[in-house]
Amino acid sequence: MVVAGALVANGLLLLAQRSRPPELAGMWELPGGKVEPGESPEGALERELREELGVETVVGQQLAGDVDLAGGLVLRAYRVELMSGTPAPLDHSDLRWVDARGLVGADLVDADRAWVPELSGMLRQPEPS
Ligand SMILES: Nc1nc2c([nH]c(=O)n2[C@H]2C[C@H](O)[C@@H](COP(=O)(O)OP(=O)(O)OP(=O)(O)O)O2)c(=O)[nH]1
Repeated sequence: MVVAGALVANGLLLLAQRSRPPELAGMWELPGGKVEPGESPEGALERELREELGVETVVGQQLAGDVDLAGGLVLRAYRVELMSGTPAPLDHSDLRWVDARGLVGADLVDADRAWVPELSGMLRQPEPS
């Protein structure tokens, strides 16, 4: 299983830009990674976010719908609360905080697209013009 975190603060969602593999490099994802043997999904996500972003988090509710990845892996996303630290791109090319419009316009990895409607609803909406 692969676990990914939706970190929302002040109506903005943290997206991380993949640096590898070549076919995914440059695309944006929810930070996370593979669950190791003996770990719970929540424990794995807290470890991954500590390693990749340098932050302490508490994992909350699952987003709706697990996603099947190539190779038989399953991708699951959770809401995540930031407890301490400021996210830094320790394992990614870049980080970006997006509102609903930024999320819809982001070059997301395909597997994460199903969560866009649910995530958009948690985010700041663009000002009417
Ligand atoms: N972390 C993460 N991986 C995703 C997402 N969407 C998606 O298809 N993936 C895929 C890309 C990778 O094939 C796999 C996770 O790999 P990873 O590289 O993030 O995990 P990791 O740090 O534990 O793995 P590794 O590179 O050390 O082997 O899941 C997502 O939103 N977040």
